[in-house]
Amino acid sequence: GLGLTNTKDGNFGEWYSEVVTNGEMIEYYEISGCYILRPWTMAIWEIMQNFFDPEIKKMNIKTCYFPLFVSNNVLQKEKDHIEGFAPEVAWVTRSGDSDLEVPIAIRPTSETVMYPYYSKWIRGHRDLPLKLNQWCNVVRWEFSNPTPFIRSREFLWQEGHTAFATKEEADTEVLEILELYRRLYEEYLAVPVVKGKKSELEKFAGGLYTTSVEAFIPNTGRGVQGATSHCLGQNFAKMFEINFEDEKGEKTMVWQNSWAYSTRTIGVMVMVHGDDKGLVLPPKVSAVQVIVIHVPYKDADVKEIINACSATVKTLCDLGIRAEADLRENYSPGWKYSHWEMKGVPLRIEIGPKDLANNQVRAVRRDNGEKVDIPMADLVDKVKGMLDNIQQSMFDVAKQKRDACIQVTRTWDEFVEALGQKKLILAPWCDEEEVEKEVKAKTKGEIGAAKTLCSPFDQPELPEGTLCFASGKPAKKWTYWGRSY
Ligand SMILES: O=C1CCCN[C@@H]1CCCn1cnc2ccccc2c1=O
Repeated sequence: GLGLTNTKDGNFGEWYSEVVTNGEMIEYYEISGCYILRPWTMAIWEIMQNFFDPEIKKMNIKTCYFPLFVSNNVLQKEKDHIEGFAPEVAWVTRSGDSDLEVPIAIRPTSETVMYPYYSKWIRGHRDLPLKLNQWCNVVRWEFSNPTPFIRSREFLWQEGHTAFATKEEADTEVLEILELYRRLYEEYLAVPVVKGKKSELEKFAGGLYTTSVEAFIPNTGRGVQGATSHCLGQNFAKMFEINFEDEKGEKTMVWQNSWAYSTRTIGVMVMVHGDDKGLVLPPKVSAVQVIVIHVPYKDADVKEIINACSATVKTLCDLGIRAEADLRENYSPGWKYSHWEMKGVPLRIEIGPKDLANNQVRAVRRDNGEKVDIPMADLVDKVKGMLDNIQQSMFDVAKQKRDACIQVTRTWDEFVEALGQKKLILAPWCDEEEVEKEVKAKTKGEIGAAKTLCSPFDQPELPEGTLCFASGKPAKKWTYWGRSY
């Protein structure tokens, strides 16, 4: 039948898999960890891209495209950080029935692909800043349980790679990009995120520091890294000899950033907003914002009703609202209601003989099921208002739910208890890596260990004498902890 066989609270993993499939976002593919992204997904991806790309273009970041393939020696160049990732690198070893002389890697990320050419292109300070971004796929042959959008062996992302003459310029851009990521989540996906800095242990090992937007899934009590913006310092400049002659003729290494968001964003949105009837899409990112359905009645003039539906769609489309009509004869209104609810369309408009007679339509909100009768004359204003209200309300509800999961803990016992209650933990920490490793070791279990998610830029008051929840040493910063994806 049309309905889901799993509930969100009953079996989250199965529920999620059903929702992305029945919502026609994903089709499972014959190769494990790979998924088919159907139009319902790509429409969301494109809407996000149509926000993000113009924003980075305003920052004079240009689009490029580098090859998918990475030579072995250049990949090994950044040995210190690559070793941790080596098992995830996919290799091409043959073409046709003959082996390749030297295996070629498929890009898991493009630092090593791009930076030899950054070295070639950057000579003088007039070549700076060099700011490029590419929209592409990357491959990471992970073995931990694959999850559509959240953890897949191939995914789509944008990766920005920028080089500056000074650290100040790099530091500034890191935060400008992070703000765009916050806007993507909070203004488009209606998902609340925390901006913060990763710990030394959790940061990108090849960089200087990592900032991120962190989301949280109340149902599983897991944090999820939403997007990252790294300052690489001069580490890669040193490795790849990317330097320039400054005004004084001194040879200086560039300061670099790299930053990305991926199709993981879409999975986070599904997990946060979905319910037991399927997807619930924020209007801003839904391919169809309003679906108009005719309700035929035994001897009523169905043609007149259908005409009213088509006219309603046209009126809404003419004002920039993404509206469609489902006038299929061979499906009942009830079937259509379930179908479009499963796909998460934010607003349904029903038009039957009674509505026609009263010169009104019946609007039904997907997020909270509220039904409203709207006079035809007020249609556009009311619908625009409802869509804006749905967008804001979805964010507010998600934020309220996320905030309800936040638990401040000051002792180890409180921490362990909160972890068991699937909380997003905010705790004072001494900022010592050994302590972080110990927390990981002590909380290790079937469902994963607790880790630091980020230290929020927006730090609560840390009174003198506050002690670290884990070590009892003087606390240095408030940090979010939790299990994660
Ligand atoms: O996050 C970003 C933002 C975009 C550009 N890359 C950085 C850092 C990527 C870190 N990373 C992540 N998985 C990997 C997997 C295999 C090899 C290398 C890597 C690797 O370097």
